[in-house]
Amino acid sequence: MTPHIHANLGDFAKTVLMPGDPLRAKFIAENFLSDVHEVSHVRNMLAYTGNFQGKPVSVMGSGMGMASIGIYSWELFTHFDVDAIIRVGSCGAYTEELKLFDVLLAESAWSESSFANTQNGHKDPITLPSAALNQRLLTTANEINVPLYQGKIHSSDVFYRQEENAHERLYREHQVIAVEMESFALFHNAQVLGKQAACLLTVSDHLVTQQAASSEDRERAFTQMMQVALHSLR
Ligand SMILES: O=P(O)(O)O[C@H]1O[C@H](CO)[C@@H](O)[C@H]1O
Ligand SMILES: O=c1cc[nH]c(=O)[nH]1
Repeated sequence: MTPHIHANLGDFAKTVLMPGDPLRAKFIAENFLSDVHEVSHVRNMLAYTGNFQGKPVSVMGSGMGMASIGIYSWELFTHFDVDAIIRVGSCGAYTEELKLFDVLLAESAWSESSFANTQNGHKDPITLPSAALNQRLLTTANEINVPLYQGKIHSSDVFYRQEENAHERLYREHQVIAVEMESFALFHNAQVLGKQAACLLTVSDHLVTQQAASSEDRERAFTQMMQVALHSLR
């Protein structure tokens, strides 16, 4: 048991899927897993463990932002014997190369965040996912015919910026193709603890075209991303 997760050792599977939204965690548990049960609900950050095609897997919300996923991923890795966390999130596209509902796999996460520097003095503004886990996700996506876009993503501490069209500058200066708010910290924690992390994202907003997914579309489109994460367990 930790301050933020009330569960016992053994309650979590070795791999945890982590959407930001705890209700998306509930949706995944109810729609994709069998023999599923809730393992923690502290602060309503719902967590479940079940099976996907006979393979044990857990799913838990991370909350929004690096401070939040920093806490949950650290506790899962250090107290619950979790080996791998696959973030399954939404993102905003910075380039017209990406279309609404495209699924992408983060090759790296660039950030202005002080998270890694504060955590252990890591000064590089880029953190990396596990190469082996990324390869497994790519192979799986290929097997189940889900096109995966790959690139460097922007992990931002700020959703509402004062600067107008900041995405144009960020894309030009840092070659970041989409924005989300957690992966930089997740990758950092995994690296520090010798664990595995990866991030799959679905484009829910387009900062260039101003398109945004409806709630029904989000549910349908997110299914592809979940299938890649879940089938990669095999
Ligand atoms: O859909 P999730 O996984 O929450 O991810 C994205 O959505 C939230 C912002 O709306 C941030 O958490 C961002 O990273
Ligand atoms: O962080 C995020 C996530 C989705 N859409 C955005 O515009 N930003």
